[in-house]
This record gives sequence, C-alpha cells and structure tokens, in this order.
Amino acid sequence: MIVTLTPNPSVDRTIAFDRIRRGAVQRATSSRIDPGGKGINVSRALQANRTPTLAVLPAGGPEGHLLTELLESAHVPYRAVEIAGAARMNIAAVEPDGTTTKLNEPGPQMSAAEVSALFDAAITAADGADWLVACGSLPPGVPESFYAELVLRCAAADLKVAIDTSGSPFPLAAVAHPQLIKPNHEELAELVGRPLPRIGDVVDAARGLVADSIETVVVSLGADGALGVDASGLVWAGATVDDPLSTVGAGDCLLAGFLHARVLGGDLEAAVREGVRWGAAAVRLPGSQVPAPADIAAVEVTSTNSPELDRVIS
Ligand SMILES: Nc1ncnc2c1ncn2[C@@H]1O[C@H](COP(=O)(O)OP(=O)(O)O)[C@@H](O)[C@H]1O
Ligand SMILES: O=P(O)(O)OC[C@H]1O[C@](O)(COP(=O)(O)O)[C@@H](O)[C@@H]1O
Repeated sequence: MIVTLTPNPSVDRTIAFDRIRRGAVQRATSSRIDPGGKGINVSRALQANRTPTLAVLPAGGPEGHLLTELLESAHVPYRAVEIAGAARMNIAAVEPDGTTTKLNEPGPQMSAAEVSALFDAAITAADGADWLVACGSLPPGVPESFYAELVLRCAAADLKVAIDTSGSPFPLAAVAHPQLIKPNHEELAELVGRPLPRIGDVVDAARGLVADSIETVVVSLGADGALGVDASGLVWAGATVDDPLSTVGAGDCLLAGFLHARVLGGDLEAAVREGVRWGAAAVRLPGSQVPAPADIAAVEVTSTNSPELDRVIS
C-alpha cells in the first residue's frame, strides 16, 4: 500500500488555446477538470494501474467538495480532513505544441489545529504501509518544517517516506533524511545551490545527497528523461515523445511508476525505467490525465548505467 499526503490539493482546470496572448481575451478550444495536487496525482496513477493506494488530503468549501467528488468518480480511495478554508483551483493553459502555462493559487489558510489533524491523519493512515509519499507546496498556515517533522516521525515509526516538494520546505525535509526525494532539474539545482547544466552535474549533485544519507534520489529531467541514484549505483532512462499534449503531473506519474516497481521488488534500474514509462505516457495525455496500463505499455524506454556525462540538459 502506498499512502500519499497532499497538504495543498487542487481542482486542476486545464484549458486549451490555439495561442496565448497576454492582455487579450482568450477563447478556449476545450477544457477539463481533474482532481489535482502532487500526492493526489501519485494516488490517481497508482489506482489506474491497480496498485493499492490511499490519498490523505485536507478538504473544505465547495471546491473541497468538488475535489472529493472527483476522487470518488476516479475510484481513488481517500481520507479527507475537514478544514474551514476552500480548496484551491489551479489553471493550466495549454497550447497546441504542448507549451503549458500554470497558474497555481496559494491554497486555503489552515489553522494550527487543522495542520495537526492532517499530520496525524497521514501518520495513522500510513501505519503498516510500504511508503508514505508527501508531495507539493504547503498552504498558508502550514509551517515550512512540516515535511521535515513528518520525515522524523516516519523514522520513529519505521515507515519509509518519499518527499517531492520545492522552495523552503524542501531543504528542511532533505536534511531530515527521507528514504527518497524526487526533485525535477530546477528543484535539484535550487536544493544544492548551483546550476546543473549537464547530466554529469546532476549525477554529482544526486551522489552528494545519497552520501548525505538520502537512500534514493530520483531526478526528473523533462524531455531528457530521469536519473536515479542510490548506494548501488546510477541509472539514466528516457523515452521519446513526438506529440506531447500536457506535461502537468508527469513528474507525479514518474514517482508513482518508480514506487510501483519498487513495491513489486524491482531494483533501481527497473524502477527508473518504469517511472520514465509512466511519465512519458502521461505527457501524451491531455490535462493531468493519468496513464492506464495500455498507455504505459505503448512507451519504449532506453536506459544506461553510464550516461553521457557531458550531455547538456535541454
Ligand atoms: N517532453 C517529454 N518527452 C518525453 N518524456 C517526458 C517529457 N516531459 C516529461 N517527460 C517524462 O516525464 C517525467 C517527468 O517530467 P518532468 O517535467 O521532469 O517532471 P515535473 O513535472 O516534476 O517537473 C520525465 O522524467 C520524463 O520521463
Ligand atoms: O503544490 P504545487 O507545487 O502548487 O503544485 C500543484 C500542482 O502540481 C500538479 O500536481 C502537477 O504537477 P506539475 O506542476 O509538477 O506538473 C497539479 O496537479 C497541481 O495543480
């Protein structure tokens, strides 16, 4: 069982336009809504691929109600902690070549009692689980040490925890030593405090974090695939997508695929390959739609233990 925690979930509205012009009236060609937020996307992808999962989230207001309705329609098991503030709605504006502009709201103000109820709900739900996966931004009122405290509590409970976040909560969580982190290229550069233009720079940064006691570092590199590093070595994997439709949630699908393979006993190489398969399948789908087994099976992945270290990341 993989339990996810999304402190700042969203109703994701994806709107397609022929072209975005700042400051002008835009007429959309289509739109869709999906339940969103990084942990929720991980759970949606796992559920679509028959891996047991449970999504823990705060939910309040009419948007929170819509969010839980959308989770029910997608048959995603969830545990919602009632809060007073309304869940956010995030907008992704997508152009025909796949260019995606994301407009993310800050999320509802949470009280100290609501934060503590959410923390406890996640720990209780994850009792006996294979992984607790905590992802995304933190809404106002949640202390930036939230993920770090969660990692420490999981260590005390002998529970494996994966963290995928950005900004100030990320370095705090990383020094608490989660078993896994999944930054993208930009988030990793911010975490280590230097630009990482080449694959070799990413490898060095990830190795440094593994040496600092994070068991596994998985770095998603967009069209350049993904890199996994642990004490056993390193794996790079990639897949070509000629017709990307939407990259929203691709990193979440990559993480879901990686953990799915790990729970089934796969080694680092099998897990990175599976993650890339799920991530690449996701970018072929509209909005933050998650790939089904047939979408994933259609992706061809290449991988190596000795990637070209001088290759510049696009
Ligand atoms: N244009 C693309 N072509 C092929 N694969 C892609 C593309 N964009 C994303 N992916 C796949 O999805 C994964 C996650 O994408 P990425 O954009 O790096 O994550 P995030 O959403 O966290 O920023 C990548 O590691 C890769 O496997
Ligand atoms: O919590 P954050 O960082 O604001 O991100 C939330 C957004 O990220 C998503 O999980 C998608 O992930 P990406 O933006 O990494 O593609 C959306 O479902 C959601 O709207």
